[in-house]
Amino acid sequence: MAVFEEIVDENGVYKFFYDGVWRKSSSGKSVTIINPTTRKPHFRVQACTQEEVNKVVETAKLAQKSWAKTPLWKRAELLHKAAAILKEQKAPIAECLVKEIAKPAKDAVTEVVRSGDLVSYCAEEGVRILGEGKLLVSDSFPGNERTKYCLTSKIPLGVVLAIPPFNYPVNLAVSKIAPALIAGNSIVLKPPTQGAVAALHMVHCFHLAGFPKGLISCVTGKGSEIGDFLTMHPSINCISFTGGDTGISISKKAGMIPLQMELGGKDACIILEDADLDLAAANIVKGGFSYSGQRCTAVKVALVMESVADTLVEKVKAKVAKLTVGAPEDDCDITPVVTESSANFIEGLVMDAKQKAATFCQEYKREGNLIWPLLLDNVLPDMRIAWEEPFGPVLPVIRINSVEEGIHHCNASNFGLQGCVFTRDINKAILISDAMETGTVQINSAPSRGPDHFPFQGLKDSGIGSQGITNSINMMTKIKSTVINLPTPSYTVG
Ligand SMILES: NC(=O)c1ccc[n+]([C@@H]2O[C@H](COP(=O)([O-])OP(=O)(O)OC[C@H]3O[C@@H](n4cnc5c(N)ncnc54)[C@H](O)[C@@H]3O)[C@@H](O)[C@H]2O)c1
Repeated sequence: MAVFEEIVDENGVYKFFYDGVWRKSSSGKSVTIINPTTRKPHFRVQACTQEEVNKVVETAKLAQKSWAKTPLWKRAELLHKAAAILKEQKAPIAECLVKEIAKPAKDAVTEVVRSGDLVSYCAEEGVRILGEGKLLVSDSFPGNERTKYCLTSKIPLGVVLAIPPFNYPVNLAVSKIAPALIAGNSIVLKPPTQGAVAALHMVHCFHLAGFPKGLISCVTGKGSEIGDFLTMHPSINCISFTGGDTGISISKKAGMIPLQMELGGKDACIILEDADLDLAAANIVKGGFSYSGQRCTAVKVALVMESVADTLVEKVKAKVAKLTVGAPEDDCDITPVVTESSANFIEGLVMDAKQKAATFCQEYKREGNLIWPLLLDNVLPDMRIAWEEPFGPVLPVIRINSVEEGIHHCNASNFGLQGCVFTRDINKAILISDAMETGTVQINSAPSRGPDHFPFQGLKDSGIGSQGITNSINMMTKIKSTVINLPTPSYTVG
């Protein structure tokens, strides 16, 4: 497409972006992106060098200084422009998502539109919350007269490094980029390999909106070559990361800078005896199998009261049988998982459950990266699938005999992202919500991130900090105080 002509070189390798220009890496090397459906090379991106990362970060540092002095309304105006272009270009970007990460065609379009909406909302929220500060007076603290007026405002951090995961490479990139920019920071984006080309298209939309040179950069390459170099770079002032355990090692290595970490989950769904079982079954299937289970907030274990387990399992089975399985281009419900190694990992969990005698509600079936949806009943705590995140279309059911047993399983996990409970008794639901050690509990609905302005956070190994538009903007700022000192208390006149 003509709009995106300049982002690709004459050999069909996608360029990286900094200082307002699309460039080829001096490495002369590229990283290949395999289409999960065909398992054949589909795209190539630049393998950037450490010297290039240095240049990118230093340019971002310079650009941030003048961006911080750009009026807030102008920053918002540019974000609104970028959001509009992103939505206009939803078709080519969605097409990349289909080819790179096998996202079903309709969901791919939804991701881009949702991203545009997020950017606009962020611009609006930014002008409100960054335009306000606080006034404190000294005489509220013992021993003080009213001689000091403290004005607090929010100032940017500097250069924000954004690292999104493969499953939402556009949405989870803009959820970092937009708050960073509205708050006056510059951005260095390191997209995931699978999803990099969609992310590069998205960055071009920001470029077309007219942001100043150097403010937004995007480097691509092997995590092993530039990952640590980027996350430990002394000129990076904040890291916003979404992904798996990599985030734990980044947190240990990063310097004294604010971190926003959105990591893995093992979201539990507790189903009580009085639950609306049709509602629960519909949510378990949607929550467990949308995008083939490759969602941080997928239902990853169902904890069902024994007395309703047979009925619920039958209802879930009936719905699983209706899921379509095939290519993302055909908008199937279940599409190939992102890589062959992912598929192998999922298969390992399935084989372990088989060996330990879980009940297979469907036959296990796999062709290449495509794994048919699988419900495993009578899963026991000694099975890996009871604890590990498959990130695939496999859902374990653990039968429980008390609410306490369900809460205990949920809280014994290293993860604490979200959880959900199905019951008609709101009092019980609140008690369970309080007892579950997770960042969010959904009552009578599957876990999910969003709407994007809701706070979203994980406890334990599921993350550091809280995101959601308002929280992300606040997280990407620092408080600055200016104190006006008066020679006499201000209430002595008159
Ligand atoms: N909590 C959330 O909001 C949330 C949302 C989506 C996905 N996730 C989690 O993400 C995981 C799946 O995504 P993934 O497979 O892309 O995760 P991942 O941890 O493998 O990769 C995430 C990102 O880190 C990059 N990376 C890899 N090594 C790096 C290094 N040494 N330094 C810097 N960056 C490096 C990758 O290229 C990618 O961009 C799952 O565990 C899922 O639960 C969490």
